[in-house]
Amino acid sequence: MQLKNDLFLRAARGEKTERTPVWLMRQAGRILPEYRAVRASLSGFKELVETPEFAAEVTIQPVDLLGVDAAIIFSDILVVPEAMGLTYEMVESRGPIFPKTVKTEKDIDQLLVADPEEHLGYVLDAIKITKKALNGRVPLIGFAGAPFTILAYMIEGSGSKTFSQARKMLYTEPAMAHKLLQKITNTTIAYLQAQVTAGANLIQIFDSWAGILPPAHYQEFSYKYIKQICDALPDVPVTVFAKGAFFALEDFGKLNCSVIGLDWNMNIAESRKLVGPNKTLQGNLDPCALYSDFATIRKETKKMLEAFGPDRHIANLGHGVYPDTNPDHVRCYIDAVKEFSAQMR
Ligand SMILES: Cc1c2[nH]c(c1CCC(=O)O)Cc1[nH]c(c(CCC(=O)O)c1C)Cc1[nH]c(c(CCC(=O)O)c1C)Cc1[nH]c(c(C)c1CCC(=O)O)C2
Repeated sequence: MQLKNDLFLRAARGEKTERTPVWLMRQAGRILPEYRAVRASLSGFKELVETPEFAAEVTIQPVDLLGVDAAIIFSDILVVPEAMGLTYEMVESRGPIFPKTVKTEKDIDQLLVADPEEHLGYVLDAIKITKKALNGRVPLIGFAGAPFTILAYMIEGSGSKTFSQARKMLYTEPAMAHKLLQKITNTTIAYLQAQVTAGANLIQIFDSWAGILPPAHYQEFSYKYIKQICDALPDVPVTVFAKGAFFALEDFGKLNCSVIGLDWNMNIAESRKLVGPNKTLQGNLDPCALYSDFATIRKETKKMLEAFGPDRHIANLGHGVYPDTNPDHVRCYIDAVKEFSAQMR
């Protein structure tokens, strides 16, 4: 179907646009009262993720309520370890917990390379329902976690400041780590290809814990697998967002992908030099800037847009929007991107 608003896809491909497209990581979620209302009517986060009609509804809310230029399918990166055999629980105000973790080689052998239709059909159904309901208004982003970030949760069993158990494995059991990473990668490739078949217009890979690795480990245990994923998705634009991996930007410039996400620590001009001219950059306002008053949000937004320039940029935050952000401040950011970026042309 012909998209009515294809700014985001055109910018991803490096084409000129009338203004800079904008969306927010974690836009489908806790900042909107309308999301919390749907969530409160259900038993919890997992029921929402696993019920395609509800997942589609909250995916579309930010398009209607915030005016973003793309929707991102409501799901979680943790559905992949679950499909492979490690179920997760989402504990209110604590985050995810895995009752069973990976400790031995036998644990890895017992994990499945999941079949997307059989084990993740609810996400594919949510994508199909969302596409129909969006009716071409904006493109739909599919996503998965990068293999290293998924490994980190599988080993650690929860979030962590240091992920020291996961990092320890890279030193003490590197062959085991590679075996697990390859299994996660194989599952992720099949899953992302199925998302594209179901209707996702672009794929984003979230390497949320990239920044905890030393550069050499990043090359060996993360980049290598992200490269396999990019190479397996030749027909769709791919965004790689590796939080904290400033040391890998030059290598990201060589990936077979269209967009590189920047977090708010990354210097925009230096990142452009490292990545090179052939990728679109996405980001990177500090999510905390949205706690300030409207005048400050507008000023910071203008500064960010000027640093990126009008071409090959998709506006976003430097990480997911924080849950206690006032939606009116999010709208101020989105409107400011639209206004200033049109004037810059
Ligand atoms: C690391 C990570 C996870 N999940 C995700 C990442 C990568 C992005 C990032 O780095 O922020 C990705 C994710 N999680 C969610 C989305 C939905 C789409 C979107 O709006 O971007 C996406 C893209 C929904 C969610 N995933 C989660 C919520 C909040 C739970 C709720 O509504 O009760 C939502 C809306 C829960 C979740 N899920 C995860 C954690 C650590 C938590 C708890 C902390 C938190 O709330 O952020 C794992």
